[in-house]
Amino acid sequence: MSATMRLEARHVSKTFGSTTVLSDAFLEVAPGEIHALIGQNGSGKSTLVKILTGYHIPDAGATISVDGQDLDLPVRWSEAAEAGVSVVHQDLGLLDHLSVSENIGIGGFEYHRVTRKIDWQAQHAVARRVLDRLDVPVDPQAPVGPLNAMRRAEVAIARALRDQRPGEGLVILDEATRSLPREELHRFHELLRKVVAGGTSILMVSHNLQEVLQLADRVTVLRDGAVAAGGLVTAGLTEHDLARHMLGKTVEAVGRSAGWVPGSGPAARVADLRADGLEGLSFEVGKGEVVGLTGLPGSGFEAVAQLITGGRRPQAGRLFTAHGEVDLAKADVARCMAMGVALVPEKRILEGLAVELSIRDNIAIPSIRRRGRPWHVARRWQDEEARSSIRRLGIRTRSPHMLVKELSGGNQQKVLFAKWLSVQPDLLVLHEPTQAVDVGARVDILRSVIETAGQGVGVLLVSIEPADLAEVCDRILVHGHGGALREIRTEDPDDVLHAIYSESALDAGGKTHE
Ligand SMILES: Nc1ncnc2c1ncn2[C@@H]1O[C@H](COP(=O)(O)OP(=O)(O)OP(=O)(O)O)[C@@H](O)[C@H]1O
Repeated sequence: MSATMRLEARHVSKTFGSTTVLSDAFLEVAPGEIHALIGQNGSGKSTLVKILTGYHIPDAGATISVDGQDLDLPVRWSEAAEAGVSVVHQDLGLLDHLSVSENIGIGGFEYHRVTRKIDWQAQHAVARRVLDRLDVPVDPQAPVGPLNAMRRAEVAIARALRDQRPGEGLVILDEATRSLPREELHRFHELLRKVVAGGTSILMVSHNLQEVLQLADRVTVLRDGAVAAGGLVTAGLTEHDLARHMLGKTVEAVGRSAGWVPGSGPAARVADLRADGLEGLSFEVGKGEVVGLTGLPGSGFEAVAQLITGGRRPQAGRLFTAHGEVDLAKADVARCMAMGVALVPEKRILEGLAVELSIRDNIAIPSIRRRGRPWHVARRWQDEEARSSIRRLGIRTRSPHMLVKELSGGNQQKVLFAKWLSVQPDLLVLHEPTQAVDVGARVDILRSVIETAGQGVGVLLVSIEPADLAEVCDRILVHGHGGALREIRTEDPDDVLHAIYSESALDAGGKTHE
């Protein structure tokens, strides 16, 4: 390892108002290494990255250098970029209506020397050069909109490398692999290995400990805003080791539900649901039962969460609960809520939370609607509900009055979950509830799923996480290519993976019981 670090950050602290969220943190990334930055939700990862990229101003005393050259603080993005730092965000930041070449050019277009207009020929050449360097077989003039997840990720990486000379620079990946289907991950990992093989460095922020161990050379762990382990070599470490550093304790198992009692009756029944990729799905969720719904990513089952809760209209489908029957092809969210059906959607900010409001107000919103006019809802009830949710789900916050936008991403996910738990619906539909949450929060959320079911609520868990499904579901419905549902009962994640990918699941002509 070279003595001069690609990135060296020391004594980095950050205080918001009276709260210190980062305390004397440090980070060293060597040339040509993949370095992971991990930590619980709210541990300070994003804050540290935002200081490195100039979004946040650090408290006095910090130093940040790239290749031995100190950057002026606060960091100016242009100076960091000049030094070779680039970022790929979780959503990849691509504009669908523009071409590959235009997307690669954003933030650094080539201008014609005389006309001062964008020099498209030069622009395509720049795009072509960086795509070739990465062996990405995509036409620079192709529109980005129709590209699949893997190609999009490749274009985002190409943009990050656009201005870097081979062998130099640092690419920060902020949960950038989250949008990639599992079967594509290894190809993306190969691409990243190719990037670092030439000497460029990668700093990856990730919650996926398995991925961190597979990919990263070293890892820095943040806990409560301080470095719990700095630059640990990953070779020989296990996921448990990483989790222990993150939480300061070992992770407990989720534990199984007290058991759904067969014969307690259905909480909800869906009949003949038809939409793209779904050719007449019918299934039932019992009272107190946790049912998983999974399948090959992109096979259409993911839409079920929205289709049965009024978020999207199917071509056909009927929903039955104790409150009656509804034609899903004509229903909206309000109608489905009146049927006692609630959804915790996948994309928390856009679809589920009022980020300008406090934690307490967000948790109270659905109950306000249900119980009538806002002034009929006692403030005291809201406070108690919010405090109990904060305790139960381990939401890391100073108070229930903190605005949701000030919470870390994973803690926002927990607020969204708390909001719908407080309603006590007949059927609670959860779409990828543990996405972007840390290992401790995952256990908190899955335990709450079990507790909720224990109160008689039917839970439908729509997910591609085999471990989550195996850990909490009484039954798992696997959606095959033929559109049929195959039912399995297992506590082993490998069985779930096998069922998703096995030929029998793909060819299943009808419902099979194992
Ligand atoms: N603008 C802000 N005002 C007040 N507090 C903030 C602000 N931004 C972040 N925080 C607090 O800083 C702490 C660290 O947040 P940060 O987003 O860095 O965590 P994280 O490790 O990236 O979490 P996650 O994995 O959930 O994204 C959190 O407790 C958060 O509430």
